[in-house]
Amino acid sequence: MTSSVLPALDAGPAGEPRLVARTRLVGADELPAPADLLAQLPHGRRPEDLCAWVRDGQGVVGWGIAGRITTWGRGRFADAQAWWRAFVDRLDVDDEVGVFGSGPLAFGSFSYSAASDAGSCLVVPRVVLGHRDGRWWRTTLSPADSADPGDPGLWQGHVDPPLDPPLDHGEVAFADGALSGPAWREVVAQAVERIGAGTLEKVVLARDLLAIAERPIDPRLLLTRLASGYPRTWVFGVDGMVGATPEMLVRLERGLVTSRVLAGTIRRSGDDEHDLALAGSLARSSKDLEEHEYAVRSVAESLARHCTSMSVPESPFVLHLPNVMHLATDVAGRTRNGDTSVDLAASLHPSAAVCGTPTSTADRLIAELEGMDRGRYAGPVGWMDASGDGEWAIALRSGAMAADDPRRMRIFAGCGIVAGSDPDAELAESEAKLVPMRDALTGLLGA
Ligand SMILES: C=C(O[C@@H]1C=C(C(=O)O)C=C[C@H]1O)C(=O)O
Repeated sequence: MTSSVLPALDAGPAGEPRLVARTRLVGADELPAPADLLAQLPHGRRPEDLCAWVRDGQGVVGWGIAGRITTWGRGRFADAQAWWRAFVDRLDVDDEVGVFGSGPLAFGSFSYSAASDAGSCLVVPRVVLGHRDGRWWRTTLSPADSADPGDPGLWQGHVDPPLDPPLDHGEVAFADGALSGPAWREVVAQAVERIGAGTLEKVVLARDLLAIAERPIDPRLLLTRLASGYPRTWVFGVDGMVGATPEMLVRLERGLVTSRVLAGTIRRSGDDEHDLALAGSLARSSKDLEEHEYAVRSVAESLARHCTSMSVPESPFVLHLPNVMHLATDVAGRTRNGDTSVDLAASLHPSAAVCGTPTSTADRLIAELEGMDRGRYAGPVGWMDASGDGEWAIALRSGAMAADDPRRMRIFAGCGIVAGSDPDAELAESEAKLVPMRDALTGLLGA
């Protein structure tokens, strides 16, 4: 089942008015380069009007809606992609920059489960501002018969410092989501039993918390805080789904595909020397290495079907984040055919990093034990260009803004459970994984 919301630029079926996507370098002449990508997101927009994808200060941000589709069910990836292809067919692309991320873009966020009530969506912003390797560019979408829209209402891209800093939402209270911490711990214990009984090898169980703020939450504030506290993660905002994920499901650029697989986690102590010792014990932990191996295998097997050559490192490295450390493996390959980044994401999802092994058994156990709809948490989130190249991460360390109440948000965290898992340790790990969103909401992560 699919439905498309009538887009602001009157993008109807094929044959409707054509649009021009103009990409120009910023930083010359009348448009001096801004200092901070996220600070350019305009004030006063609804969360669904803002798109962001930033890592280490680089990436793309967008606002305004030139087109948008919501999809559901098993066909959610294919339907979204078919819609984007038809949209691109109506575009005259005038891209003077020609880098990864220039030209017209669609940002997207897909539900974890085909059975989810939460729609998956693609959003095509009217304005995109990009920054990579010292270059800044701007892409605007406008009706073909109009002049280049230097429209000040749409473009505030050279204001530094920004005129409209993000709004503060005041105090935040947290409440249990589907399960309380202790109830979730029991569910983990049940999963360990099932694994012990030989039903499956690994399952990833997640939990949620409800955050309630005094005033409406401005996604720009969360994005800015996450980017300052977690610069090595991909900080994203798509249609009210906001987070800072360390896990790249798939990146496709001119046939080169890469994926960063994470699984196996240890909390940081706050003491650098002790953390180094912890990193060493993580790299030697047979429980974590086993959990990691399942995740790498699931990604490598899926990618192998799409690639002519692949490189899968034999052992993982330890990725250090401010709150936790993970076992990490970067897989790379060359694609065989015309697969787009969304085709690859659809094929890789759900990897054993967020589901388990075997996939179908783990998926059923998740539905039975978690007691919640994950929505778009743990689903692919990212962007793609007109050719289908793009980046899709897994929406972890994230939260979903409530569509009907801008003061509310559901935040999520999950843990891979294997035979050797200890429910108390998993509960503590889930708390550590909630830290980025909690701190972004409470302001502990200063902007
Ligand atoms: C499911 C999450 O994280 C995943 C689970 C991990 C683990 O169990 O060690 C590590 C990284 C992610 O693949 C999450 O952060 O919510």
